[in-house]
Amino acid sequence: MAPLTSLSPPLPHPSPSPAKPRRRPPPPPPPPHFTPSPRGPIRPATIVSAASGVTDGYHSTIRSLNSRGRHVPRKSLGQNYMLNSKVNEELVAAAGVGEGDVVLEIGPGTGSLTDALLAAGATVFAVEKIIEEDITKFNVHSHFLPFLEEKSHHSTKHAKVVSNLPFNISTDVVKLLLPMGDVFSIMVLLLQDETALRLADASIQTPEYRPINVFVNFYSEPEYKFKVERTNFFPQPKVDGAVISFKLKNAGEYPPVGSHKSSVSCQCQYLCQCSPDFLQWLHGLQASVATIVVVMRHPREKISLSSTSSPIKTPFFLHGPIPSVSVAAAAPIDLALLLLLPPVRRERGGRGIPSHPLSPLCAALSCLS
Ligand SMILES: C[S@@+](CC[C@H](N)C(=O)[O-])C[C@H]1O[C@@H](n2cnc3c(N)ncnc32)[C@H](O)[C@@H]1O
Repeated sequence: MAPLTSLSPPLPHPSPSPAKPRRRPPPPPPPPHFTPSPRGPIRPATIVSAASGVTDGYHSTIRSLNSRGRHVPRKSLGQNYMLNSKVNEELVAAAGVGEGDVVLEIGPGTGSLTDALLAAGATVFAVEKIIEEDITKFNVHSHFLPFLEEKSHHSTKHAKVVSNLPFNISTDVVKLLLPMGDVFSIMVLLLQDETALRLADASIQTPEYRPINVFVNFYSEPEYKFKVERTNFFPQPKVDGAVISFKLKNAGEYPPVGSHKSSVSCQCQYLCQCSPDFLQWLHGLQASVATIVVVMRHPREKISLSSTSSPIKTPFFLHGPIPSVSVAAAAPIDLALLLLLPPVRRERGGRGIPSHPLSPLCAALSCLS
């Protein structure tokens, strides 16, 4: 792993010599400004105006890439480099990075964002795939914590995560780092706009609400910040980007979530409604379900449930708020809702589980199947 304390980010290795010489993509035109997203119910908290440092970031990134001979950005690694230094500065500002902060940067690439972090006074710990470091296999506690403890000047000893992330690993990174409120206080990511909008959506009333939203809202407070147009990247991706921040909750801020093979207790704040045909729907589902833990709702008391291989007979449910549900789980636990399912036959074009008006619960079932 690569702790960086000076302006010397890791550089991409030249690609291995291909059979036919690859042509380097022509340098792109300087990027225009990036703008807030016009989409969805989420409004950007910050609107970034005209970029004074556009040409600086543009020229230094192109120079850096050109200096690497035949380096051709690799699509499989999401190597869409940032050309606009103003975007980097806004990423740093969104995370509130300042003197003495310790930052985990994922994918420093040419180092343009690293420069901005260092300029803000941070100590940066970078993880870059092209020098054999893969964030999805990264062990934060054994590799990063000792570094944080050594470098942190704050008594709280919380680090920050800032990254212009390869779009294809964004969900993996979110799943890996969000439950680490004991290590990180905030995570600010530049992601695909579509993904950022989806992750920041906190409303279970929308059809877009997915299991990942349950996860994100359980462990953090997400906020869509601003849109970054695709023209700010080189090579230019087919989609726009956006910056999203996740304020991580400390473990004390959410109900205890047991790790593997344990009992857990969790707030059912995301299961807020139930329709009369839900039970019927669930019975229909059992034909293809070997093991299922059902989270039930009850107005007054905690309900203990366990996994069962027999069809569910327990009638359930309810109206009104549920204080909590505890579940005894016999299998690894991924999520607060703890619904365990074997693979369910996927319908063509479907999500594996028939849709139902109780969409958050359906989503959770789908997530854990
Ligand atoms: C979108 S580029 C960002 C580069 C640079 N930070 C910038 O803003 O221009 C993503 C970077 O992440 C690196 N990367 C891709 N997959 C990775 C992984 N699994 N772990 C760590 N880094 C990865 C790529 O090599 C690339 O340098």
